[in-house]
Amino acid sequence: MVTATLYALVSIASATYYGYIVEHADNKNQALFLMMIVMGVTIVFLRWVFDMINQLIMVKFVGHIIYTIRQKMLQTLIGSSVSQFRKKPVSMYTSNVLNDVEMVDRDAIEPYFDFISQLVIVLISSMAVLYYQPIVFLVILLGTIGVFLIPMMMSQTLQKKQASFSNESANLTEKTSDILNGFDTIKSTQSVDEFLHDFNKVNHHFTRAKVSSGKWIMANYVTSSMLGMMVQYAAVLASIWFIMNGMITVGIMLTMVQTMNTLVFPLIDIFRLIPQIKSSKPIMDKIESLADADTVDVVDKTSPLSLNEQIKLKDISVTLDSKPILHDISLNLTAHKKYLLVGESGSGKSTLAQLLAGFIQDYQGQFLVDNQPLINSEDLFSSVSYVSQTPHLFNQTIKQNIVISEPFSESKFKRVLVQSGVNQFIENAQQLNESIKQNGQNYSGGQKQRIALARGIYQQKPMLVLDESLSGLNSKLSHHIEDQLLTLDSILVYITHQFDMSLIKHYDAIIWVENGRIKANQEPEQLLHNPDFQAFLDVVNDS
Ligand SMILES: Nc1ncnc2c1ncn2[C@@H]1O[C@H](COP(=O)(O)OP(=O)(O)OP(=O)(O)O)[C@@H](O)[C@H]1O
Repeated sequence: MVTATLYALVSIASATYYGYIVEHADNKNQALFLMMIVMGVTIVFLRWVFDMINQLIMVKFVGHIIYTIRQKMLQTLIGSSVSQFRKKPVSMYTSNVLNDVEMVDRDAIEPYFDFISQLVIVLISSMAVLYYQPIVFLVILLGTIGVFLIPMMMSQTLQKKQASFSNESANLTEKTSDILNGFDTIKSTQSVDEFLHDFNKVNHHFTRAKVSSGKWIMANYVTSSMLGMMVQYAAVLASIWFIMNGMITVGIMLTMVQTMNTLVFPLIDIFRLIPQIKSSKPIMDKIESLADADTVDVVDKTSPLSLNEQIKLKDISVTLDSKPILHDISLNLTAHKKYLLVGESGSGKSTLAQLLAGFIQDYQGQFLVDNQPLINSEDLFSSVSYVSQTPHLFNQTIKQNIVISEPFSESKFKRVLVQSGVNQFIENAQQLNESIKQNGQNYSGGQKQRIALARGIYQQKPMLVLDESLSGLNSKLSHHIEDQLLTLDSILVYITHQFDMSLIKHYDAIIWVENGRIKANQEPEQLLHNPDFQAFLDVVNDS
């Protein structure tokens, strides 16, 4: 505001200067002429300095605001509960953090700063015009109030257009990431045309929304310019009338016309900026709700659990998206013991694994940890390592992917590399410090699984839950790793479809799930004699 005020004052000085030189042009005074040159250069320089400072402050301020908004959004998103986060696709969040913030930057934050400095300039210039000729000021004021209403009427429509643009932009991000992630499938199924057609449809909707909102922004801008010009002409005509009636001099008129430039053009900007800023409201609200920890179900740093003895589930049922998945699950998992979790595809193993790992908040029944009721499912994160069926590798080094935020220990790290089988494909120590490409593109499926497994082991939590973590490995390698897993100190819950009959007896129990219920939970020796289980094994081994 200070620099905008200074800028306005220098602009008025510049206008006064014009009037002054016109008034004194025929004085033939050399000294006055030299002084005018010095004054002119000084005014131009000062105007440049204040304009520059004004713009620089704005750029820096806006940059800081955008940085903080994105920071807060990501903080809130990552901090949100699993169930809250899973309500929307990841690409939607990506679009919110990238596109919507960009849009708000362009259509609300920068314009807002612009608006403030233009308003300061308008106020100061108004005072100057008021000083020179109150009636001309009145003409400008009345004209301004009259024409102000028209752009304001556009703001409602602009809001709708901007909201639709934001939604289409999220759809476009989602579609693009979906198609690019499916690159291999699209190639191998030779379905480029179909997916391009799909993409074109979404792209078309996006472009239509963009053009439509752009049209309204332009209409708003052009109308504002026209209205501003009308006000200016009215004021100039009023000034001429005053000259014709001998009430002001030509010098004063020139000063006023110049001052009006610093009044009318900022006014045009204000006409344009108000509806533009208002139109961003729906997107700003969306961003605010994503960045505001109070409106999102944010999980504070969870309270660490002590899991020293056992996890006990009593009659637990889980329903996801209105579909009952697990029914009356009762289960004891005791410290250090090893469990094999088996069942047909779709029987509910992964859901049970996610429940045990703290990813499912909504369940009926009792969940006890060391005989204490579990209050917040996410408290389990401190005691359970979970390696999902489709683990994610970050765009970091293998070492960083394994250690994540745990303190680094060389001896532990080396041990984990052996236990997970990562050491078998690492050619030299340097490779561990090389960045892996996006989601491990430069590693095979089995290698990625082993890195994710190493991460799970390295976290060294009291319980390790593995969802088909060795499915991509040959039987010799998976035998070697499974053997290592059985020596770990933690509780192990291992989901698999591939049974290594030479190791199966080393498990303390096999938990057999069928249609979301526990069909059997017995020591391997016992269960292996069960004809139904033998039949199940035959089916699984044949498939
Ligand atoms: N978020 C969800 N919403 C609705 N249904 C779900 C959801 N997640 C899983 N399901 C359903 O729950 C059932 C069990 O799925 P789950 O992934 O637990 O099975 P699984 O035994 O691990 O299968 P697989 O061996 O094929 O991985 C399936 O019918 C699946 O469609």
